[in-house]
Amino acid sequence: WSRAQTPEPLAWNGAGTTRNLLELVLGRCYSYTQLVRLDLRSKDCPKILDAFKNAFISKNPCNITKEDYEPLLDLVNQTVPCNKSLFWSKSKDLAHQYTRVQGEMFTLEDTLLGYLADDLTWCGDPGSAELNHQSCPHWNECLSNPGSVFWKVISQKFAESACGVVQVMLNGSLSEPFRKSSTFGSVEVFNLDPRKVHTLQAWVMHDIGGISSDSCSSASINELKSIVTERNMTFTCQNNYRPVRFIQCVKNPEHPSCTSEI
Ligand SMILES: Nc1nc2c(c(=O)[nH]1)N1CN2[C@@H]2O[C@H](COP(=O)(O)OP(=O)(O)OC[C@H]3O[C@@H]1[C@H](O)[C@@H]3O)[C@@H](O)[C@H]2O
Repeated sequence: WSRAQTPEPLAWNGAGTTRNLLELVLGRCYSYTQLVRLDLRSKDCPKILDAFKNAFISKNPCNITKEDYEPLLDLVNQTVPCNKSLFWSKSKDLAHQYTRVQGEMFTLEDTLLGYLADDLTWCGDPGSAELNHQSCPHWNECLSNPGSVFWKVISQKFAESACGVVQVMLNGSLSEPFRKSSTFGSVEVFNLDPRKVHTLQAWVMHDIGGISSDSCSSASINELKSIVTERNMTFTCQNNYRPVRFIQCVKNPEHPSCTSEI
């Protein structure tokens, strides 16, 4: 077969579009704007759903661009209060457990766009107005797939709009709590605006019962420190930030590190 004759791949390696995707996104939009963050209650959810759909429907799911999502971002355009942004890397569950209890801080999922899309999968097909429920490109097939581009675009916007003191939760139980290849390390830390953000506070959390080392002085964290200071922001680091430690200990109340040191 010549390339021109090779049929479009009928199947991708990744999971297909989440069932009832559009109903889920619309329902989450109403929940968020009417129950969770009343300051966004004027947002037009059917319009937001349309802008979300038009970003990828009938388009090649390996050729999605940032511009495809611009109409959606312009429609939502949410800002987070200063000193209230929480970034994370390899610590998604703990970060969300913390913001659910703490209430005032925002991870990306605590903003409307992150809330709409968390844990969902979506893609379309060129020449069809349908969602592809059979399969979608896995990120190792192509990086310009609808989900990867979405998270990269909104992660960048989330970082650009941060101000004051921002926090990042990192996983001290990994050999490299900070990796430049992560979304935090490649997109977010480089899109913080030093004219608005004066300090990045890192919380390096170790699993309860895991080896508790001084990750703040590790090479990996020092790499993050040099990036932050080179960008004219102050870097601080805490191992096992106490309020988050309390949350980890809820599940391990009898563990020695949950009875004495905290
Ligand atoms: N459901 C969410 N997914 C993602 C968020 C996010 O906030 N919610 N992301 C990225 N992201 C997707 O998660 C993995 C990497 O995670 P993982 O390897 O654990 O960590 P990353 O630093 O790559 O990404 C987390 C960082 O970027 C935003 C969020 O505001 C955090 O500060 C990869 O597929 C990203 O596209």
